[in-house]
Amino acid sequence: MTSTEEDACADNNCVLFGDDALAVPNKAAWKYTDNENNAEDKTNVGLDKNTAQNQDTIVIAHGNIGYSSSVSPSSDNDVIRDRTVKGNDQTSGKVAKVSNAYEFPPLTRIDPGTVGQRVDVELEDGRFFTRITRAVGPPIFEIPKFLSDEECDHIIESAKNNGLNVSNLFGAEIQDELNSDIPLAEISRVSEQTWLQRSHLGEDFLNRLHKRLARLTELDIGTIRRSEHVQVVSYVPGGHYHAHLDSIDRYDRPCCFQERCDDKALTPQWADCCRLCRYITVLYYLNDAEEGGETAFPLADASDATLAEKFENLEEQEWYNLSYYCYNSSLVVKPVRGTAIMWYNHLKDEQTGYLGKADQRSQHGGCDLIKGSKWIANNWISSPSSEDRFKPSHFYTES
Ligand SMILES: O=C(O)CCC(=O)C(=O)O
Ligand SMILES: [Fe+2]
Repeated sequence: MTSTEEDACADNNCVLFGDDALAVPNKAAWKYTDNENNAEDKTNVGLDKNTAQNQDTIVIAHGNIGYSSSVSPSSDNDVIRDRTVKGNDQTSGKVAKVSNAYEFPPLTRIDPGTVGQRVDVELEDGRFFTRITRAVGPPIFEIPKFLSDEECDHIIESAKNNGLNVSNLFGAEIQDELNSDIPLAEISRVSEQTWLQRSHLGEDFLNRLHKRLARLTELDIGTIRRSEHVQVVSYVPGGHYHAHLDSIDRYDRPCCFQERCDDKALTPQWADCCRLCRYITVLYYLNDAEEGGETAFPLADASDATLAEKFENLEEQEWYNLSYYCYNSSLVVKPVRGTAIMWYNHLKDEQTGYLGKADQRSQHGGCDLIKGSKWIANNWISSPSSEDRFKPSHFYTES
């Protein structure tokens, strides 16, 4: 082995394999799990140099030198996602998964300029859309005609076909509250919702939407694809969603949206133990609400002093109760079919370039619908913190 190869291994980009140094990009990100989902301490996992080109046979080197085993996929279905391969570990005989996760690139953030600023952006080749700044802290943009009438109808129809359920809030039994004599205005969320995956919306539809979103957010297409599925929400008169954050800092949770929690006992309320890490919300209005149903941002562009005041004696102020205080909000957006609004739920961590703290000024919600119906869809763009940037996304599973 040459000293160059030794140097290459020293910077963590290769695996010593006998006398050979195998080039392994992002070696730290390789992970080996057996069929019982135990992560094993086989840190030297890499591509077989003979098959490195097509990346479908994985070599597991047990220690720096010595023996190896390989995991080869038995069918195309065993190449799962994010360069994960499932197959038989020829040494242990176990079914194993070996993955070198996708690496999320650092975040971009669009400069909002000043309130009212209009910028024409080419979101499809030759097709320009207007991006209007509605707030700067956090940046909140409105994009009229982001979806065509046909696209809005397609999303509504897909949601109806899939069936909607009473929207829940983690930790709150909304259905019990709806069955009780608590006034509707005191219930934080009154709506129905469903999740639409690739199979519901269709491959072509989603690919086109993802490309438009990548251009709108100026994030790479991989980040968009690895984000959450589309959530459709429907309100009838009296329906609303009091002000909330779409994503919160929960540093007791060990990871961002990307991995599932294996220990359900520790997380009785949640299917996942990761926090949500929704960097951006893109909300689409799928129809015109006849009356009411605005989206309100009570703290948009609030000064530091106002922000501090708003959280003093919260129970007395109740600004978050949009059934009562919708029109006290600093920004109120009227639902217009096809319009998208987009905002940042988190700051960007300037040191790492990845997800920073949740931004309280992104508090928002849906005001009471007075007349007609209101259909919206949420497209949450998930992004990891710097430590989580190599982890595969558990939303990127469906082919
Ligand atoms: O209905 C709206 O306008 C807001 C909905 C919302 O904030 C949500 O679904 O998270
Ligand atoms: Fe929300």
